Amino acid sequence: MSNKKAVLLMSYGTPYEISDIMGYYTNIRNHHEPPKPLYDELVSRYKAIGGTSPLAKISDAQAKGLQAQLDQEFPGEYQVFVGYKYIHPFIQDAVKDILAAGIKTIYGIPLAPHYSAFNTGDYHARAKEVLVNHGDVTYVEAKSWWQNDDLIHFWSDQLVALKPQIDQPDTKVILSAHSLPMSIIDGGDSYRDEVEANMRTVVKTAGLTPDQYTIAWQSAGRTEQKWIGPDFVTVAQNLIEQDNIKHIISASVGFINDNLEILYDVDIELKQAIETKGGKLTRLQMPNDDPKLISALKAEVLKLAKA
Ligand SMILES: CC1=C(CCC(=O)O)c2cc3nc(cc4[nH]c(cc5[nH]c(cc1n2)c(C)c5CCC(=O)O)c(CCC(=O)O)c4C)C(CCC(=O)O)=C3C
Ligand SMILES: [Fe+2]
Repeated sequence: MSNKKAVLLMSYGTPYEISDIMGYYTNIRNHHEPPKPLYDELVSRYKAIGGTSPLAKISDAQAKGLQAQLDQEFPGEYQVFVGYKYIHPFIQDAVKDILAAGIKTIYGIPLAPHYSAFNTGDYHARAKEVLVNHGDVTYVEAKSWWQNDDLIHFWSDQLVALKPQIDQPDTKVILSAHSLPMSIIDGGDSYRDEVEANMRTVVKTAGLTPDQYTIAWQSAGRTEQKWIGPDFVTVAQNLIEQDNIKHIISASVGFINDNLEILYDVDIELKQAIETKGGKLTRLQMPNDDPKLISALKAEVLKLAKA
């Protein structure tokens, strides 16, 4: 029995090496192996960003940063664990480690600030399935935390710093987030509404006027289904071709980390699409292990501890 509380940080996870990609992708596809062309295409995207994504190291740094901030303020009270949905250490294994340590209170926080039953809701479900026969363990979950002031300011401060450029008539900010199949949104999922509310809060905090920004979606799957749109590549190219825009400022507020969707979909794909049309791309920095992000996570832990 321990008075310690566990903080469980949960995310998608990323392959550690190329040889992990098949198992990882199979898990994402609900335990169905991907067809060879899809697999090859994913491998080529990871290879294009250097073989693997920095995401695993960043998640570790976030966990260490949070542990350090909590230890400083509440010595010995918290232990931070990390669990992934699609690769080891799995969320379920992290919860088993927490139980083995004799910890009776768990604060579950997704490393993704917008709630989606499909995504972050499922992280919590995976954690709780391990606790079914552990009535003495309390699991408290963070739903959305994009409203956190430090996180909002992480984005709005960068926009304010770019204000002289944003005020130029040939410049436009594109705010983006990962798309989802429309069938999920039509089923009542709050993800799109949360993301758009987040984007509006960021631009309002930065003092942007409505003509200075637009909202778009990125990284939609290559499937027949309808996904949330418009896609940011199309939006960027239309701005350049039809609206005399020369400079696009990309803010992927849907994510908190440098990952495949940033380093490939923005830094390679979007950039090339913009440059092909004669435009120029500036991408805002991602929070990663910035002190503002760590403070946001700590604030979330303290909120759950008070609840
Ligand atoms: C909403 C959302 C987020 C944001 C919220 C959050 O951050 O949690 C997110 C994040 C991420 N998604 C990631 C990786 C992948 N997602 C895929 C596929 C899919 N994602 C989806 C949704 C999301 N995904 C969906 C609806 C699919 C279709 C799959 C299906 O249901 O059939 C695929 C398969 C190939 C492909 O389609 O590209 C991969 C490799 C990585 C890690 C990247 C790295 O390694 O750096 C991260 C952070
Ligand atoms: Fe994904």
